[in-house]
Amino acid sequence: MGFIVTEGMEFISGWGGKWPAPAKLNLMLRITGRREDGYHLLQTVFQMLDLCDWLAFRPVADGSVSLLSPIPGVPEQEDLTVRAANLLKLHTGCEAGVCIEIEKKLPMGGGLGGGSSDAATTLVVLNRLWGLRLPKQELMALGLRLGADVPVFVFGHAAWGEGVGEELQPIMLPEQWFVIIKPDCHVNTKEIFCSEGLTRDSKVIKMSDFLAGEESNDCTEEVCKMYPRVRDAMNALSVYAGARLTGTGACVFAQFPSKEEAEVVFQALKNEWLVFLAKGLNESPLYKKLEQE
Ligand SMILES: C[C@@](CO)(OP(=O)(O)O)[C@H](O)COP(=O)(O)OP(=O)(O)OC[C@H]1O[C@@H](n2ccc(N)nc2=O)[C@H](O)[C@@H]1O
Ligand SMILES: Nc1ncnc2c1ncn2[C@@H]1O[C@H](COP(=O)(O)OP(=O)(O)O)[C@@H](O)[C@H]1O
Repeated sequence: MGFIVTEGMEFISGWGGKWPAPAKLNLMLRITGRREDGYHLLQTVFQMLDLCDWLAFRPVADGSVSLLSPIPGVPEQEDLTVRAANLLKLHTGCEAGVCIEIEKKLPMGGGLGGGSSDAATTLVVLNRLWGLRLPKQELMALGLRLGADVPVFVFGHAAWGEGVGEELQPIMLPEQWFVIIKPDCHVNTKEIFCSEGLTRDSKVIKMSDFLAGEESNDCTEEVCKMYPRVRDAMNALSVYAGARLTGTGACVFAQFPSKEEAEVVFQALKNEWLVFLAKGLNESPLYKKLEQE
């Protein structure tokens, strides 16, 4: 069941070839309060991974936005890539159209931010393809309307995040290797944020506290209580290294200084769990590719 990151396969010949939509991990997640609209105030650290969905964009003449093959279980018009493209059209009055192909590699509902990253890649690439020239800050604000995790992928760099995750400062982190287990359950983000027992009053800390080792995730206890398979995955990974939850789960991860050390753990777990081996990145591969265009 293991999954080693490989390059995406060639598929449709869209504009610029295929574009990466990287996963993220929350290396820490503190809930420090709640806004009047119910959204939670967070302190978090995002790092991208070299594990990506791949998207292709083919211009179409009739002004429509469509998917070549919708993701099973996600209606076409609700897909975050379609919503991102339509939002960009509405915001700018752009009359161009696009057909989008998604090569889905990231597990859904795992806290790796795949849907949000797909949306961000769509905003960034269509901004270029359609010649819209919106500044990054404006794209991030548009992205926030699609989900709290979208801005960091538009930002495109490892980040210290506050607010609901949209107040971002770049951070340089060691680019370590991660073993990530995706337990066979789908954690509902909203359900976790609504749960009574959730810690919502963590002390506000500084970036230096995180760098000194403060790496907790305030959702861990509630998620493990509500989803026993997440607890099982934490226990399985804890045999080898410190296991942490990303976002509201369901994925749990452990970090290793070298690929070799991570590989040993990956091999030990891969028969029993859906497990990924990935490298942490400070710079999003999306912007690396954009620079090459
Ligand atoms: C917790 C985080 C941390 O990175 O990640 P995930 O575990 O989802 O990846 C994110 O903030 C999730 O972002 P995202 O997955 O985009 O969530 P959204 O669609 O914006 O929100 C889903 C629901 O969660 C609640 N929500 C979300 C974010 C937040 N800061 N406070 C909240 O209370 C709201 O009830 C909202 O309706
Ligand atoms: N392009 C997309 N990829 C993944 N999920 C999508 C997409 N568009 C809409 N969704 C919806 O968003 C939900 C959350 O997806 P995802 O970002 O993968 O999880 P998470 O936020 O936990 O990392 C999915 O269960 C799905 O219903």
